Amino acid sequence: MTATLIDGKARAARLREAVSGAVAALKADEALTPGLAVVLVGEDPASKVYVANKARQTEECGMRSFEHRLPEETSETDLLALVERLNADPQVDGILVQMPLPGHIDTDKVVLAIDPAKDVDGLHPQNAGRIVLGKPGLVPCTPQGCVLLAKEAMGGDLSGVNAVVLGRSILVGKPVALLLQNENCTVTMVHSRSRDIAALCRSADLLVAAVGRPQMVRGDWVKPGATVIDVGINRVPAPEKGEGKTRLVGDVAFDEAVEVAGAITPVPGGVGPMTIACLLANTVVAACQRRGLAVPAM
Ligand SMILES: Nc1nc(=O)c2c([nH]1)NC[C@@H]1CN(c3ccc(C(=O)N[C@@H](CCC(=O)O)C(=O)O)cc3)C=[N+]21
Repeated sequence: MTATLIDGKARAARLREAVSGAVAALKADEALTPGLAVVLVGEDPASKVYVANKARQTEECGMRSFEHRLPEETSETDLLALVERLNADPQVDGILVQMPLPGHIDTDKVVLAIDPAKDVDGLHPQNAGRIVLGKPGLVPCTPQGCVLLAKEAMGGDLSGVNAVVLGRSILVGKPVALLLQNENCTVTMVHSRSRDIAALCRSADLLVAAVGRPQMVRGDWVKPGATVIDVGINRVPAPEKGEGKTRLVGDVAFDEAVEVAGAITPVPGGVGPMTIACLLANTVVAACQRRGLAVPAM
C-alpha cells in the first residue's frame, strides 16, 4: 500500500485563485488594492529566495508588494522605525519581517512593534491570544496551511480526529495544536521530554511533524492509514547528486512513511507552498478587517 500524496502545490494554487478573486472584487466594489510589505534584513540566500517568491505571488494575485531590503548591520532602532512607518502607511495592509533576524536585533521587540491588525504572520501576542480564545484574527501561515491540508486529506471535517503534534515551537507546534483543538480534534503534544515518542506518534490518525529534525519520523511511527503532515524543510547533503549538492527533506522519512500512511505531504511541494498562499489570504483578511469590511470566503 502506498499513501495518497497530498498536493500542497495544487491546494496552494487553488487558494491563490480564491485570493485573486477576492482581490478583484475588493478593487471593483471598494476601490481597494491590498498591499503586503515584506522586510528582509541581511543577505541569507534562502531568505532572499522566499522573499522574492512572496513578492511575485503577491503581485500575481493583484495586490501591491512593497519590498524592503536592509543591510545586515541595520540597527534595531532603524528597523523599528521602518515598522512604525509601515504601521502608519495606509497602503500597507500586511507586514512580514522575515525571520531569523540578525543576532543584534531583539526579535520579540520587532514583533511587538508590528500593528496587530497588520500582523499577517500571526506572531503578535495579541493574535496568538486570539487563537487561544478561539476568536477570529490573523492566524499564523504555516499552521493554517497544515490545517487546510489535513482537511483536504480527511474529507473536510476534523471533528473527533486523534491528532498528534510532534514539536512545540512557538512558530508551528503550539499554534497547530490550538488550531486543531479549535477544529474539534483530540490533540496530544509530543516533544523531546515525552515518554515513548514513537508509540505516541503511532496512536495518531493525524500526525503533524514539526520538529526540524531531518527524517526523524520513521515508517513504524506511523499508524497504518494515518494522515501525515510534514512541516519540516531541511536541507541535507546529497552526494548522489554530485559534490557539494543538497536536497530538501522533511521531518518524516518519506520513503518509509509513504508505505504505511493513508495520505502524506511531500517535501518540497507540501506545507511550504501553503505557507505563502496563507500569507496572501491573510493580507486580504487584514485589509478587510482594518476597514470593517466583511472578510470574503477564500
Ligand atoms: N516572518 C517569517 N514568516 C515566515 O513565514 C517565514 C519566515 N519569517 N522565515 C523563513 C520561514 C520559511 N518559510 C517558508 C515558506 C515557504 C517555503 C516553500 O515554499 N518551500 C518550497 C520549496 C522551496 C525550495 O525549494 O527551497 C516547498 O516546500 O515546496 C519554505 C519556507 C517561511 N518562513
